[in-house]
Amino acid sequence: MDAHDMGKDLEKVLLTQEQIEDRLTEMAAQVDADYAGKDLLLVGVLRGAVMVMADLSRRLHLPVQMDWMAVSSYGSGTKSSGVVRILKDLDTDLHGRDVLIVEDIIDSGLTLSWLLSNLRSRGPASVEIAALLRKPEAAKVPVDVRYVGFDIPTEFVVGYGLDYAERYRNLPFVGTLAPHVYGG
Ligand SMILES: O=P(O)(O)OC[C@H]1O[C@H](OP(=O)(O)OP(=O)(O)O)[C@H](O)[C@@H]1O
Ligand code: HPA
Ligand SMILES: [Mg+2]
Repeated sequence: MDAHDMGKDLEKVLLTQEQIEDRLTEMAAQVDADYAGKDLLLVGVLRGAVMVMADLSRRLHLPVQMDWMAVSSYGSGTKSSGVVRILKDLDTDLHGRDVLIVEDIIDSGLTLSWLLSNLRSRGPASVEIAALLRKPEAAKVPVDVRYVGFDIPTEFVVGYGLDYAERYRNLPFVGTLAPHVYGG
């Protein structure tokens, strides 16, 4: 693969940069309203949520704190293994805190359902989820999400933080890959 020309690897653009940014502005306004007067902690899930965290948090007017967790359930492939591992834990004590988990995508739901119960066991005042993307038809477990950017079809997507084998995270939009990239 020519790492300098990601365009050749794409099949189609699902969400443009402008669509994503407009939706994040709406989501940020909701978060601002819902957490007014509260001391909100944003928890970003590395590595996929980096772009969403950066662009959502910059649209908030609330003075939030940010912390990061690294979990992995996908490895380098396109299917969830279902086994969630903590690669890096939070540095923040969640006791009594209002926590908003920031994620790029809810696919099978396995990562977030596991993370929700993990964080809820740490004594927070509240834990909610903001996810840019959700694949409703791919859900293996139900996940109660407070803020969703877009519901998308059950297709593997890349860009805006989402990777295939650690590539394409830096695309400024969300798209699908051409079959030749998967070896098709
Ligand atoms: O709903 P699920 O089926 O569990 O899938 C969603 C999770 O999978 C991806 O992360 P991944 O484990 O690939 O790590 P990454 O964020 O570093 O890419 C994505 O960023 C979500 O965290
Ligand atoms: O569609 C996806 N793309 C990239 N990473 C993912 N992790 C879960 N689903 C996806
Ligand atoms: Mg991934």
